[in-house]
Amino acid sequence: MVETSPTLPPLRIGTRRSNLAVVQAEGIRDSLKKIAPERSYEIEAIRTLGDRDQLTALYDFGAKSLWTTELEEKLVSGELDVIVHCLKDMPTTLPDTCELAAIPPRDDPRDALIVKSGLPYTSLKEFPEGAVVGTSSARRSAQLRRLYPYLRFANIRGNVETRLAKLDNPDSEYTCMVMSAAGLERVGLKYRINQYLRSKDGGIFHAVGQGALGLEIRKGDTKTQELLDQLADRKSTLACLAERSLMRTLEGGCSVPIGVETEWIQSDDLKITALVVSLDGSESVEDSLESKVQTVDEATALGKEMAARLIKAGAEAILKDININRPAKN
Ligand SMILES: NCc1[nH]cc(CCC(=O)O)c1CC(=O)O
Repeated sequence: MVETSPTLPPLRIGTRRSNLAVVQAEGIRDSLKKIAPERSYEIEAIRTLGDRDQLTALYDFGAKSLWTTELEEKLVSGELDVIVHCLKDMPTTLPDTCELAAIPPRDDPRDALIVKSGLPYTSLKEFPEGAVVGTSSARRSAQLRRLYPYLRFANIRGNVETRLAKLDNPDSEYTCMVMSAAGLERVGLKYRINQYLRSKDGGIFHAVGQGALGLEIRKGDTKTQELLDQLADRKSTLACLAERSLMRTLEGGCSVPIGVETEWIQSDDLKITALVVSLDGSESVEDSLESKVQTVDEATALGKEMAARLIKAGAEAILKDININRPAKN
């Protein structure tokens, strides 16, 4: 006999409206369909402040939660049940009414170099003096200035496809741009990557949480939490929580120059390496730390300890200087 159970309402999945964001939300929906095929799913894609304002340099937005506020309002009011975010766009402190429910398996966290089509270069070190790097990320430009002081930098905003079109436009000033490898891969543009950048090659530390998704729910929504638990990846979660704890302790917003790398050494030892760099690249502190991480508390403690070490090495002066020079925005 077929048991009749009350039909659950569709699970409403919210996301930003860019192609990348929608692809990510569809990926989560497809994974959920496999886990809970009896449920139905709806995706609602919303234009956020960060999507609407393409002119303000990212850096000038300050600490404002560019990509999350409108979505969180709908989550709290019950219009949405879960938001699929790029974890790196999620502030490290969420509103009291919301919580980070799960981090699925992380994709490639590295930054990637893309050269303007038709130019002969394939890596950063080949660029001539004055070559223009398109990026709106202070973390990226500061780190590149440190290593390649003869390069120039120009803002480039918009979604992945828009930025690529701006780069390739023969009339644009850009020689290359830097974007996240995961973002490019998800929208089928992996073939445009000319060089993967990491601390040991290209000299770039990625952003906190880069390459991972964050699934946000209403606080206390245990039903949705239980469903999303099945998508969570333990190692990705612990590594990302350590990175976010570092960022929270240093009180950096999403665009201050804090770079990080985390790596699992053996099965339960997490190594974290992090860097804070001044906007012009002239000053930087870098350190690394390794410890056993099996719980969320241990991951959080590792991030905090990493921050404490960077502060001891002079990070506070660099960050303070950046905050003083940041234009006031509300
Ligand atoms: N700040 C923009 C942003 N936020 C998340 C991604 C891509 C996905 C990710 O890196 O996690 C991107 C694009 C980029 O940085 O190139």
